[in-house]
Amino acid sequence: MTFTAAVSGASGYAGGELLRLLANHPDIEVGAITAHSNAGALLGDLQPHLHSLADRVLQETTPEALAGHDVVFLALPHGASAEIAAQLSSDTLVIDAGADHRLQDPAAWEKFYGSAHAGTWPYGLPELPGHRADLAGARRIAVPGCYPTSALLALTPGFAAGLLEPDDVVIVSASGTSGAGKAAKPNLIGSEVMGGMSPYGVGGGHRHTPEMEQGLSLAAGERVSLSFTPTLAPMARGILTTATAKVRPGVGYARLREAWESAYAQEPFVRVLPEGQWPSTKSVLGSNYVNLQLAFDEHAGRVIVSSVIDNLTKGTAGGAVQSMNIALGLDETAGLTIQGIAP
Ligand SMILES: NC(=O)C1=CN([C@@H]2O[C@H](COP(=O)(O)OP(=O)(O)OC[C@H]3O[C@@H](n4cnc5c(N)ncnc54)[C@H](OP(=O)(O)O)[C@@H]3O)[C@@H](O)[C@H]2O)C=CC1
Ligand SMILES: CC(=O)N[C@@H](CCC(=O)OP(=O)(O)O)C(=O)O
Repeated sequence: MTFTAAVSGASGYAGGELLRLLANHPDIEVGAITAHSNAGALLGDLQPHLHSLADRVLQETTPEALAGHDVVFLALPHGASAEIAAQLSSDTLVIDAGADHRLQDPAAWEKFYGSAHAGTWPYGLPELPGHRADLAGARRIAVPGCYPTSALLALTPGFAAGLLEPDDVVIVSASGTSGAGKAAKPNLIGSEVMGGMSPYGVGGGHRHTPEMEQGLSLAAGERVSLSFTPTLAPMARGILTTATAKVRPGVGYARLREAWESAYAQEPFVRVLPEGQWPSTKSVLGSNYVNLQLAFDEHAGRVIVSSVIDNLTKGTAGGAVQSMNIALGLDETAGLTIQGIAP
């Protein structure tokens, strides 16, 4: 059986990556593709890498244009997707790449996004404990933010196994510029980004902090608080996250390693690298894979985990397609086994 899928935000980075994956998906036929200021344009003029869809015309993003498909992907700015989603049939599988339906706590939503909370949907990170069951048969899915994908996959095994202290967690990430979207911004022009790196959202100000705390608290069964600092790196795509947490008394390297290896032993897209190898963003670019490595800093009593993802693939579109596969009862890896493109 073939399912039809509409993609909104198809002129943007997340929408373009969704189309790249869906065009190669054995069970999906790409239906309507929509945009906003670029409505009426040819996809080939905006996303020249999408050869098989180059002749398609972008429609205006309306509920009518998106209706009549089995699956609708929303790859829109925060706040835009909730309004559209509310007008789509409850029988349609709606997958939101934006943040509108990720947070459970309305107060956290209002604090970090400044608008009314639109409600919470099943969270599209199947590797987290219990999440795969929530996604099976779901008709609404919230795709995680790209930084939370990398951070939650880095630390969840330790919290789920009760090995880590909940109040001393530090996460630092470096992201490629595509994480900021395709719209022109002065801080993203080449001369600003190339040749240097700079943090932003420092001091708890980044909106992904509550999303990470939510996921780790669910895994730990108690409130986890953390400090998160993102950094803009001079590359187009990819995220390197380094996450550290204090380990509980008596926990050593062997126990930590066993927790991470057993958590991911059956996961098709998460690889705990052999000891001694540290992950590089290059090795996952264009793929849905997550590579990670851990160490125990005995001096500081901390576990250190480095994870890498492609922000547009596992961090957005790949995670969305993986969640779609589960919701529709397809092979979870369908359309996603493409390898990375390094170097
Ligand atoms: N980039 C990334 O790595 C990640 C992105 N996401 C999320 O995915 C979503 C899309 O991000 P991204 O692709 O990077 O952003 P882009 O800026 O690259 O694309 C935004 C898309 O939304 C459309 N759009 C803009 N304003 C409106 C509006 N008012 N109503 C309807 N459509 C509109 C644009 O159309 P047009 O060009 O025609 O104006 C474009 O197609 C965001 O919610 C983002 O947070 C999530 C994880 C990672
Ligand atoms: C480099 C960069 O700017 N990254 C984006 C995060 C992208 C992402 O995952 O975001 P959403 O929560 O918006 O879906 C940022 O820090 O705002």
